[in-house]
Amino acid sequence: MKITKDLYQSSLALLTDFYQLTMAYAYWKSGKAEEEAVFNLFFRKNPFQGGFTIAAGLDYVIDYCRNFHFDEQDLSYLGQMKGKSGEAMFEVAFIDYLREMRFSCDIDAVEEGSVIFPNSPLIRVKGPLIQCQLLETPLLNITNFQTLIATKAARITLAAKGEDVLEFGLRRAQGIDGALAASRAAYIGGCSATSNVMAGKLFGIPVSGTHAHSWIMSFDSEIEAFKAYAEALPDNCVFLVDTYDTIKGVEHAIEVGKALREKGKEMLGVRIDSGDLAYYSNRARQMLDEAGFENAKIVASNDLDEHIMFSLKVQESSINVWGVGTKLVTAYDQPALGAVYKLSAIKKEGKWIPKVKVSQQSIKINIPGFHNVRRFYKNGVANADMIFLENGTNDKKEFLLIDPIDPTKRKKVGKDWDSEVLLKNIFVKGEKVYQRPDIHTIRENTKANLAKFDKAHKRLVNPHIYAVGLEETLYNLRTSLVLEAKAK
Ligand SMILES: Nc1ncnc2c1ncn2[C@@H]1O[C@H](COP(=O)(O)OP(=O)(O)OP(=O)(O)O)[C@@H](O)[C@H]1O
Ligand SMILES: O=P(O)(O)OC[C@H]1O[C@H](OP(=O)(O)OP(=O)(O)O)[C@H](O)[C@@H]1O
Ligand SMILES: O=C(O)c1cccnc1
Repeated sequence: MKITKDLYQSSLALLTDFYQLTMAYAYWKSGKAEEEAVFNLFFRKNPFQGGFTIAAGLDYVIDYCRNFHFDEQDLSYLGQMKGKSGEAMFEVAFIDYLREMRFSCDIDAVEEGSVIFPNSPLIRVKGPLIQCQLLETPLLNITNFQTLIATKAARITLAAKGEDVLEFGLRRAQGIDGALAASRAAYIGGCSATSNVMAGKLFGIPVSGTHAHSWIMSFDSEIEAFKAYAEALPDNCVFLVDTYDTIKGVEHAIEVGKALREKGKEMLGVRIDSGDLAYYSNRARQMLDEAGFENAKIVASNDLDEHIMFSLKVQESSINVWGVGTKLVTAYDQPALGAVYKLSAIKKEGKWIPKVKVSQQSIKINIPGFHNVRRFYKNGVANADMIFLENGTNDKKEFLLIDPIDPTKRKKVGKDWDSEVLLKNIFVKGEKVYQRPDIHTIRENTKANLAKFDKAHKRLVNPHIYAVGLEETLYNLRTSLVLEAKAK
């Protein structure tokens, strides 16, 4: 997050919606600011019509929370805000209160690179109501985007079936923050490298790149351009072969590849950026093999996404490195994840009171109480996720899971099955207790976590829905709270 801080030259406390501050003020005025509350961040639908989602962004969330404070510039900006009548929007005593505010919440969250599903908490925040509220917007901003891009990258890397995917999105990304966060999330999701040099420097992601058509066009001929490039960068020769005629381009690459070899260097491959990528990659493969360049890679780019890649695999193309930009970093077919952040309990006179927001649409009724998720495995394969009350009866022999939207969908899981709890302690009373894995470990974890799921859930189109249910006690609590609220 260093970059964001450097860019805006201040704390990031004002990176929030104004209504969070109006509520914060009103909580403070009405003496509720320090009441303890629990909020959960979750989403309602897997993106891209897919069957899974990959969590990302926690590292930024941790930095945001650790740095959470209002600096003097923030406070003077808030202090000069005026209401309609011309009077100060916020009393001086409130500005002083914000000056002293320090992050003191408990945060539990699923780790980056975890496979997650709709309705389960991704982040749980417990602490003073005013702090929980102020965190809503930044937590959603960070998590929604990085989770979305990590998921898109995971789909794209699944379509590449183990071959390298290079993220080329910087030039088409949504601004500077969008590009940097996207490069980071794309790596978490499974990309092998980025073209974004600043992301490489900031996050330690491998950086890679070929060359553009402009390089070729700056010379009188393609062969001259390849030769000059080989002279300058003999260890980085991936020749872009489609500026004039792709077949001739491959012939020129082979010629320069042979000269390189005489100097003890090896051409890494060719890149094709237009035309029928199946046809040209197969022709290029045949020509490269016949010339003794069996190890030369064929990189393809040009508006690729997981569906085109899937099709190119079906067509038995010879592409073995995939350059993907626009459709990855802009999450082209679904530009937002839509995660939400809802109050699920509040403490009154020392007792936690679970809360639900009743809605006409049952999908919008949140899950009340202080809850967590347990993932059950059967023979090493993820079988179902159980959302349960942490303070409920959790010593049953077998648990009944009930679908939160359709209560006729039910499933039983045994207490003795292998299982793991997904929300991990990140902060306790504002102190970080979580050891962050490095970005390479997170990327490996994504791969290992996805491998624990049946391929039916990973299909790009019409995936089999993975079971996520409310433990019976929690289901009953939610139902009774909804009925109570409707009777009011
Ligand atoms: N064999 C193929 N099967 C499916 N999709 C393909 C195949 N070959 C290329 N594509 C995709 O089809 C689209 C082609 O778009 P477009 O017609 O703009 O490319 P082009 O003909 O190479 O022109 P340009 O030079 O403007 O990029 C790209 O998204 C590309 O990835
Ligand atoms: O297609 P994407 O997935 O976004 O991948 C990145 C694209 O960016 C470059 O093209 P450039 O900016 O020169 O434009 P072009 O697509 O017209 O070649 C590159 O040659 C790829 O085509
Ligand atoms: O290195 C490349 O080939 C590259 C980088 C950015 C965008 N398109 C291609």
